[in-house]
Amino acid sequence: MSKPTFPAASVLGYPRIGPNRELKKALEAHWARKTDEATLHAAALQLQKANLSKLAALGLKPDDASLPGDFAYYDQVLDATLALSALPTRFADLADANGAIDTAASFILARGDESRAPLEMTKWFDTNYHYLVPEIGETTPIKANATVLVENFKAHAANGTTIRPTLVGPISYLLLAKAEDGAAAGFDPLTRIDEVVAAYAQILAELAAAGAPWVQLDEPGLVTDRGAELAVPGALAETVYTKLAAATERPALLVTFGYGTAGEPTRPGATQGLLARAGVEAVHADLVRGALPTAEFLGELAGSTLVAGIVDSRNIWRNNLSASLDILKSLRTEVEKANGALAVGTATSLQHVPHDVALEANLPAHLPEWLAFANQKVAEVITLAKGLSEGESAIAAELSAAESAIAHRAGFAGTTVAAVRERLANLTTADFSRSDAQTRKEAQEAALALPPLPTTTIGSFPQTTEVRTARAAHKAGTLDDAGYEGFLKAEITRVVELQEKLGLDVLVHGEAERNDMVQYFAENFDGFSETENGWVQSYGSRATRPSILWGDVSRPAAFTVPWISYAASLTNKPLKGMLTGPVTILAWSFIRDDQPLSISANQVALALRDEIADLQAAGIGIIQVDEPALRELLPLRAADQPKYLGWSVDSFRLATAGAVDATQIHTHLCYSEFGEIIEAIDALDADVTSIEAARSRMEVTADLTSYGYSRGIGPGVYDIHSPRVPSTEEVAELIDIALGSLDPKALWINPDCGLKTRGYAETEASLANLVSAAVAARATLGVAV
Ligand code: MET
Ligand SMILES: [Zn+2]
Repeated sequence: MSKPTFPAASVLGYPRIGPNRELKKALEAHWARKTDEATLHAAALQLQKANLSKLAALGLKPDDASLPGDFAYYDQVLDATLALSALPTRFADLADANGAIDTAASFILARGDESRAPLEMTKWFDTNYHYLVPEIGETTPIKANATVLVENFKAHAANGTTIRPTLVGPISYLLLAKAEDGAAAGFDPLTRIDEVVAAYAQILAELAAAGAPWVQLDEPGLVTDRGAELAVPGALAETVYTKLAAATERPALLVTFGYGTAGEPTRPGATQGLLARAGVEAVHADLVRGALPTAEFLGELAGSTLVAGIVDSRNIWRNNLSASLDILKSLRTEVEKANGALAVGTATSLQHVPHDVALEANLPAHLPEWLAFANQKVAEVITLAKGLSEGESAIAAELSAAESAIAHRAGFAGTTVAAVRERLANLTTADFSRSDAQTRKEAQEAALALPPLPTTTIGSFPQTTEVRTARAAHKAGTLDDAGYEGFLKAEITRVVELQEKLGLDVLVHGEAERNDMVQYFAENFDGFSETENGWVQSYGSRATRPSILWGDVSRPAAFTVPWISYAASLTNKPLKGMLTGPVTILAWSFIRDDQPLSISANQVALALRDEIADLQAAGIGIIQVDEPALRELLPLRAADQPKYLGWSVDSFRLATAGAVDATQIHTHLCYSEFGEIIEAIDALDADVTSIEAARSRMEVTADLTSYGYSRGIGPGVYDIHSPRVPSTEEVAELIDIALGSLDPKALWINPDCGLKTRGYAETEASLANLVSAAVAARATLGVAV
């Protein structure tokens, strides 16, 4: 029997947040108890219908499973947890008599309640999307619950739309899980695979019974090193999909592999061939981040469809259609030799890009035609599929429009700026190094005269409604420059006075002028632009608006100096200037696809180096360069990591190495497990590193010390993610733990991260306790320091 052919054009998924952040608004109104659950469900259904009709209007067929059914209220991994009824023990009481979890209960898993912490949230592969980590132990229930998926399929079918239900695949689900607290040491969630596969088989059967012709299972876990071990012949991927394919009552299966090359990197296409032979009807390959499947493996397609993920879904650039078409045509030749078919798709779900360029009225004139957001990308997929089936002449207009936009972009004045290029070309190794740490330390001690265990904060102070209102009014033009400056100065004065009152040793200006630690820099650098509606879901109801890096970067004028030096003028204590580092600026922006990221990083570094020189000239003796995203961009494969760490560390050093010995350079890291990048943290060569540590109870301090890190370190002594005020005793305890592995002369006392999401009441109380714990610890150390 021949296999059904997958639709010629499709996308792996679509943004869920809504063009006007409808999902955010519906969720937050419901959580604030302003709407009931029926209203929330109705809003979600309406948003899905609007998205699906948009996709159909763009040209995806509504009746052949071309349309992705990937809606999630909060997160696609949470939805898989719900479909498996896989409730960790601490949430067990939320299950109904069948073990199932309803919407209200699912929000408790996502957000916690008075008595329990939510599921942990962590980065989805190397993206800025965060998923809720499944917690699987030996006895966590695993029981199919297809109701939500089936009801959703039926609701759209009743509307004449055949969606393709989409679920995280069984192997990736368990790879993304962590062992539930209380599981035996070393317990591996993957040991539960047989039960998970049985549940998936049942879900597939129920979807088939409801009439779903295709279901999509996402297996991005197989693009990692661990996944590669599972994707060799005879290993888990083959067993699992042989089992799933063997079921008689099931829809046809599309298995996708976004975010890289599935399986062994040197054998691109091998995993797809393996699954096709196991009986899977359609297999996907990411042709943007992943390698092109080779003819050898395409020959093993066994009559399946290869869905070519040729349209980039992680970035916002217009596709080079003629180059893509050439690739697709050669792939098709190989695929057809194996009796397979070729379909066109995206590299991953489009959830990582904003909805529509047409919603941007205020981009600089040159930019819109270079860009493709989700809707433009859908059109590109459809165009490529049409070109493939009907020939180039059928898409002649689209090919020439893409070609002229790409030529315009390449030749545009700001794309390549001679002065920036020249500055980069003339760099020497000396530009990346400061003098030795000991010399710097002596110069800084003389200049700063700090007490032992100096106390400080990470930079931002609470962003109150007044701050946000004033910034918005200034942007809208209803508050003039003078009025805004007066407002900010008053805010800075308040923050400095508060820090004096609390007795902190190194003060900050509070960052009230910054809407966002990256966007503020993008706004002040040439080469970046900002969108108005370019929202991308970060987690749950939260969305960010990444800036677009499109040209060579430079800094026209000093921009942080006026605020920071104003703050410094108000105090006799040292005032620490705050900047965002090159890697973080790039990680949280849409980046250029026409040059290596390392080059952009050095351009941003030079712009920051100019700002640091100006801060220093204005008398600022301590400058912090934040790199919270250093770990985030770490490549998924170990083999690719050293190169990344090399250029990312270099860019930090280039930004900071212009500082004189007496200027103390700090960095700040958060959001991650640092174990894998300790060596890189040391290589940043910052004089002081503040690092998130409270939740792991100072684990990183011991790791850094045993690595040989010997400069200043400020492990966070309290978690700023909740309004809870830590007691002096708690802070003292963490200081004690840190002192257990550290030279007391190296230890700084600070919170885990910035305070901008906190309120003033808890901030004041927490910082007061931080200071008293530090003062007490200092007394205990006595003259020993
Ligand atoms: C996510 S890291 C934040 C660092 C920044 N300086 C702040 O205090 O907000
Ligand atoms: Zn932070």
